[in-house]
Amino acid sequence: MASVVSEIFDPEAWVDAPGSANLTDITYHHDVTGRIARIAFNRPEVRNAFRPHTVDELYGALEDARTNPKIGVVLLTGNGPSAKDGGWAFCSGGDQRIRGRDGYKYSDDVTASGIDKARSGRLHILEVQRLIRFMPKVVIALVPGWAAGGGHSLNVVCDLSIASEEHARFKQTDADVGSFDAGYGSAYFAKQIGQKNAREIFFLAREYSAQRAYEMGAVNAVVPHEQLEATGLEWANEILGKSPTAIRMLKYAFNAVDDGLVGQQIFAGEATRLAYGTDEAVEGRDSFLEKRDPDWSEFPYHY
Ligand SMILES: CC(C)(COP(=O)(O)OP(=O)(O)OC[C@H]1O[C@@H](n2cnc3c(N)ncnc32)[C@H](O)[C@@H]1OP(=O)(O)O)[C@@H](O)C(=O)NCCC(=O)NCCSC(=O)CCC(=O)c1ccccc1C(=O)O
Repeated sequence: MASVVSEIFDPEAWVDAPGSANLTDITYHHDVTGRIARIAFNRPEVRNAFRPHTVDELYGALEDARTNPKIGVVLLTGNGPSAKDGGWAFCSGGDQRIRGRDGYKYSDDVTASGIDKARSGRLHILEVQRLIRFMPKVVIALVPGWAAGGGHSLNVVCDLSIASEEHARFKQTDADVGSFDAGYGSAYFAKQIGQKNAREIFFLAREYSAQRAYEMGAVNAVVPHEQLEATGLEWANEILGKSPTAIRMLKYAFNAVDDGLVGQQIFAGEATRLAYGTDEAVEGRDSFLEKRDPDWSEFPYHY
C-alpha cells in the first residue's frame, strides 16, 4: 500500500514504483497488479509547473513505464490540492520563475555541481511529448485542475483525457508569456478540435471549462472530481483486456498520418516485427544462414 500523495489518490490501489523513493517533483506508482503506471506532477503550490528537474524525472518515469513489459497503460496526472490555496492543477507548463534566455534553468545547486553549458537552458518537455506520443502504450491524462501553457500541450499529446467536472480548467497561455508550442500543442491540437477553435484558444488565451473541452473534443470524458482517478483505473483496466499488439498497431496507425516519415517508420518497425514471426521470414533468414536459395513456394501472394 502506498502513502497518500493526492486527495483523490487511493493508496490501496497503488504501490511505489521501484526506484521512486528519491523523486522530488513527481510521484510514480504502479497499480497492485503491476500493469498500470501512475505518474503525477507533484508541485501543487505552483499549479504543478515544471522546472528542468521535473522534466528529467518525468522523462525517467515515462521511459521506465515504456520499457516495463508488464505495463500497458500510463495515467498522467497532477497531485493536489495546493496546501496554499486549495487549487487543483494537472500542469501549468514551464515554471516562469526560472525561465532564462536559452530555456528553463536548473537550480543553483545543480549548476554549481558543474553542468554542460549546452544543458544549462532546457526546453526538453518536447522530448517528453515525443515519448508519450511514440510509446507503444496508451497514455491517459487525468486532468484534476488547471491545464495551462505547456501543461495544456501535454493534455493534447496524451492518447485519451478525462477531466474533473468541478476543477478542470484549460487555458493556452503561451502567447501571454511569449512562448509558442508550434508542434503538437498547436498544429496537432487544431486537428483534434478544428482550426477555428484552436486559433481562438491560442490567440485569445481565455479560460475554458471541462464541459467546453469535452464539447470541442479536447477531452474524452468529464467526471465528478472524486471519481477521476477511479475512472482512470477503470478505463485502463478495460484497455488491458485488449490485445497488446492490436493496441500498439492502432496507436501507431492513428499517429502515422500526422507524424510523417517518423510515423511511418514507427508503424513499419512494428509491421516488420510481425513479419519476423512468419514462416516466410524464417525461410528468408534460414536460407541465408544455410547458404541456399530461399524456397518461397509455400507462401502465396495473398490478396
Ligand atoms: C494556471 C493558472 C491559470 C492558475 O491560475 P490561479 O488558479 O489563479 O492560480 P495562481 O494564483 O495564478 O497560481 C498559484 C501559484 O502558482 C504559481 N504558478 C502558476 N503557474 C506557474 C508557472 N507556470 N510558473 C511559475 N509559477 C506558477 C503562481 O505564480 C502562484 O504562486 P504564488 O506564489 O502563490 O503567487 C495561472 O497560474 C497561470 O496562468 N499560470 C501560468 C501559466 C503559464 O503561462 N505557463 C507557461 C506557459 S509557456 C510554457 O509552458 C512553455 C513550456 C513548453 O512547453 C514549451 C513550449 C514550446 C517550446 C518548448 C517548450 C518547453 O520545452 O519548455
